[in-house]
Amino acid sequence: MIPGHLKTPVTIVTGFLGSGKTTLLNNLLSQTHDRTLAVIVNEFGEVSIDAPLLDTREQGVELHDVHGGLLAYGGEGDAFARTLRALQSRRHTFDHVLIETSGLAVPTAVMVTLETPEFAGDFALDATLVVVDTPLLLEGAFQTQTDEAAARVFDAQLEYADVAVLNKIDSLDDAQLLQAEADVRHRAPRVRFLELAYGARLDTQLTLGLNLHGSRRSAAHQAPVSGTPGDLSVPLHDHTSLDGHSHGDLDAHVHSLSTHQHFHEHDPGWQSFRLTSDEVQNVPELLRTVQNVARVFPVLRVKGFVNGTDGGRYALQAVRSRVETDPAPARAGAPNELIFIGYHISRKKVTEALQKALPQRWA
Ligand SMILES: Nc1nc2c(ncn2[C@@H]2O[C@H](COP(=O)(O)OP(=O)(O)OP(=O)(O)O)[C@@H](O)[C@H]2O)c(=O)[nH]1
Repeated sequence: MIPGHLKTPVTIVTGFLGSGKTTLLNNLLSQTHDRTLAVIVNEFGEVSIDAPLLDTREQGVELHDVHGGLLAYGGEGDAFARTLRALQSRRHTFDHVLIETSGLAVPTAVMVTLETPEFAGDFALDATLVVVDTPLLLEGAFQTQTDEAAARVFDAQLEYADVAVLNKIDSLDDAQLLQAEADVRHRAPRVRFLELAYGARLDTQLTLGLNLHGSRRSAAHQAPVSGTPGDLSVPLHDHTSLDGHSHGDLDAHVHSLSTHQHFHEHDPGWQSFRLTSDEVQNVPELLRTVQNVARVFPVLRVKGFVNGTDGGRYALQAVRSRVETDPAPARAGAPNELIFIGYHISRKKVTEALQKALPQRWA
């Protein structure tokens, strides 16, 4: 490294399928007019849905879509290293790199890549955030007894996070928030800060430039801030006593990082497939059908775009059986497409269920 050479900060945003990573990033991008950002998005599955969902019309945002697998060492991971290499050669053109990992990835692959001699002189991990679907956490959806595969991924993501972001908390009361905090603390004592995100909104001050892996702690986190629902985002407590999770701590992790390997990423039980239809859809009927599919089959996430009978195009999102649609930009000739993600899900059975419930053909 050249003396005085400033490293470009990198923030990793991780979190289980559907926890709100893309929504949180979109909200961040709308607030970051004072800096230019390079955003890298990685998805589990054959097709990228997150990239079109990210609003990159904001000035000063460039998007890089590393799709077709998970960020991992070697193999698929090369795509990430390639992207980072391309950014490295012109890193003076942006201020910060934001990486959204897939909902089934842990941040270790990215952390290790950043630590390699090729990148360590130019990029510095700023912080790793894990976005938590708080209602699902409180429902016990990440308990080993309830769903071992989901619990494994969830705990591995928490293990390497600096900041846990409790999301989807709009309708939760203080007792529930404290219960969620206690659960996260219990599972991940090394998490340094807990922040509350109302409607997937976090103040950039509490998100970017935290320098949790550098020599200096962020001023934003120096003083305790009491958490009052209604604030945009605040740490529930100041966790200075847990100061061990610094850059040095990553070093301490390294032996476990390399042995940890991304066991769940290679767990063939996690599967995804894409179904398409050429016909316009009765959107409410499709919503009900997707909801039933998610109740009957082990489908944890559905996302995609559909064309409604009213001529509109919609983004369809399901996290387990909670399904919603939002208007999406029109795209002439674009098909209806839905990505289904789950543990040991059967493409055949899901397709049959759609065929049975809907007059439109899905395949
Ligand atoms: N009620 C509520 N819904 C939210 C919140 N944040 C996200 N959502 C919804 O949750 C769904 C999933 O949000 P995304 O931001 O796409 O989640 P993600 O983590 O990027 O999903 P994957 O990349 O598939 O893992 C969408 O329907 C969002 O509108 C929130 O704070 N409150």
